[in-house]
Amino acid sequence: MRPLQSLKRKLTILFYLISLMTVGIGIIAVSLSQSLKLQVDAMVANDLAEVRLAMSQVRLAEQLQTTVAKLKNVVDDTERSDLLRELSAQWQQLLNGTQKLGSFHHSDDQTSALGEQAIMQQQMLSTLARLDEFSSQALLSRLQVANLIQNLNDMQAGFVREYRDNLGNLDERARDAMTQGNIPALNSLLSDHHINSEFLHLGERLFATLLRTTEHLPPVEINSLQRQSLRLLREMEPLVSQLNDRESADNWLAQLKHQMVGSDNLFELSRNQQKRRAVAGTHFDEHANMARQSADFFQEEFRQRDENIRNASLDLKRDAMAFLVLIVVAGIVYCGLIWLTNWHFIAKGIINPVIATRNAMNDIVNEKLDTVLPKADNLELQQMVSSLETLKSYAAQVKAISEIDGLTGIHNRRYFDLKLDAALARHQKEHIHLGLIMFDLDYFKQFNDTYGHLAGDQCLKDVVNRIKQLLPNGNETFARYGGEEFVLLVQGYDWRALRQIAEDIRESIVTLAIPHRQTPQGIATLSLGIAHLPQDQRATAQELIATGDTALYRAKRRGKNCCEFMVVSTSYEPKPGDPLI
Ligand SMILES: Nc1nc2c(ncn2[C@@H]2O[C@H](COP(=O)(O)OP(=O)(O)OP(=O)(O)O)[C@@H](O)[C@H]2O)c(=O)[nH]1
Repeated sequence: MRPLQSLKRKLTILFYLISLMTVGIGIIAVSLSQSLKLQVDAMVANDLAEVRLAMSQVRLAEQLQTTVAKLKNVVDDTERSDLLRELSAQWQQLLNGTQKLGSFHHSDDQTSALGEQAIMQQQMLSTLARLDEFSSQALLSRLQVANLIQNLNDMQAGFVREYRDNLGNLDERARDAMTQGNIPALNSLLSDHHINSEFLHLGERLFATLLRTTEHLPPVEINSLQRQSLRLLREMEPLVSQLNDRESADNWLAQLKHQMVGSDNLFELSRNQQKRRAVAGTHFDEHANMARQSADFFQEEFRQRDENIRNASLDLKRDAMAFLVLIVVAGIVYCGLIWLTNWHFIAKGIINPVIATRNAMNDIVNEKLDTVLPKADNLELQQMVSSLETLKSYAAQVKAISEIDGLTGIHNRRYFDLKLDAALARHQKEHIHLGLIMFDLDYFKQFNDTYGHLAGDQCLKDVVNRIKQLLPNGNETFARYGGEEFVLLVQGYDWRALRQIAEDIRESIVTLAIPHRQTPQGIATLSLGIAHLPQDQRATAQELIATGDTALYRAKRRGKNCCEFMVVSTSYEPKPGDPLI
């Protein structure tokens, strides 16, 4: 059997258990909320900062593309220098942003991709000096060509004006010759007009061919234009000798030839411009491509980080839900423990056993000594129950002592009175016969006087022992009523059986033959009074005892050593066969 444990110890353990549980739940709740807070902080501090940075990198890369595009078409050297500085600052800013983005915690793949971006941006920064040089040369060539073209435009305007004026003069003079009818002069003027017109036409075609170099044609076409120009120039040369103003025409052709075949002729410059433009353009394209690639890269970075934030917020939601579930489960376990404390330890372990113990104590106080004492599963209450057991045993002993006659060992009058009340109650309820036989020894004073009190005591004991042997079934109450007077209470016997019992008792004492010199018979005898309470009759205890007493008195008066029968209550109507009162 398991040894009993102290309730105090159990409650102390439970208290510590609940306290531990409370502290445990508290620690879990605090650490979970702290972890949630850290996740939120990390999201705000890292992820959101990364998203913002990736977004600003995208914008920066787009601005770089715009700057490169502007640089490609710049026509002013100051503006070119400003744009180059701006380009350098933008690449540097993009590089700084890339390095900062790399400082955040990433996967190996992301870190290596950001490293490649940084290397590429550093390369772009290192090529800026060459870009400066090439763009400067391209711009210089462009300006040179532009100057030549400007001169050419001015020349073209002067040429056209001069020869149109010439043609106008010739027209006027031809009209005068025609008016005067000077046919030879008219013919000469018409011939001059034709030559001038031809010269003007070829000159205009030549200027137009030269000016086509502004169209940024490839070198092959520039060569072709150069050949066409030279052809037109050669076609114009023979006409010079036929023109009136040969000096001016030679001058125009010399100027034009200088543009076409000199050291810095228009075609050479155009070809140079194209080459430098192409070289610078390659570098610009490289920067533009890299800027576009950076924009795409950081756009992807932005998308990934945005997705990370969305995943992190989903994780947060899941964690928050898990936190809630944990708190609810902990709350249920906590309530369960509190319920267990109340029910198992307080209600079942303390209150119920205390109530059962109190009921048992009440039973003992009310002399119900057959009450079953409660069982307790803790040390303190078990000790209480054990003490109560001892008390119950003492109470039983006291009760026995208080109900037993010390001399004869049979019940005393106190006990008899209790039993008489119970028997009357049963009689009323179940309508059974109730009989009371009162008897005492005849001439007992003389017996004491003759044989002494000790012999008198022994005589009483012998008489009691003899009568006990006669009792029909043990359900009777046999008591010493007082002095040498006894009483026997029997239930369920009619008047005949009652009389028979009384007669048997009387005879048994005669048979016992206790010597008594002072009686007529020479032996101790009994006188008996029988009181019968029929089934349908009602009476009090006093009436029943008084009737028994009267019957005994009558037996004494009749001469002793006899039985007298009486029915309780004077209003009783005897039935045929009933004994005479
Ligand atoms: N030895 C002894 N005598 C007792 C005891 N109790 C009562 N007596 C005696 O019993 C006697 C009763 O005397 P009485 O009442 O005159 O009765 P009696 O002498 O028997 O007379 P009758 O009943 O009329 O025959 C008294 O002398 C008591 O002292 C007892 O416990 N022991």
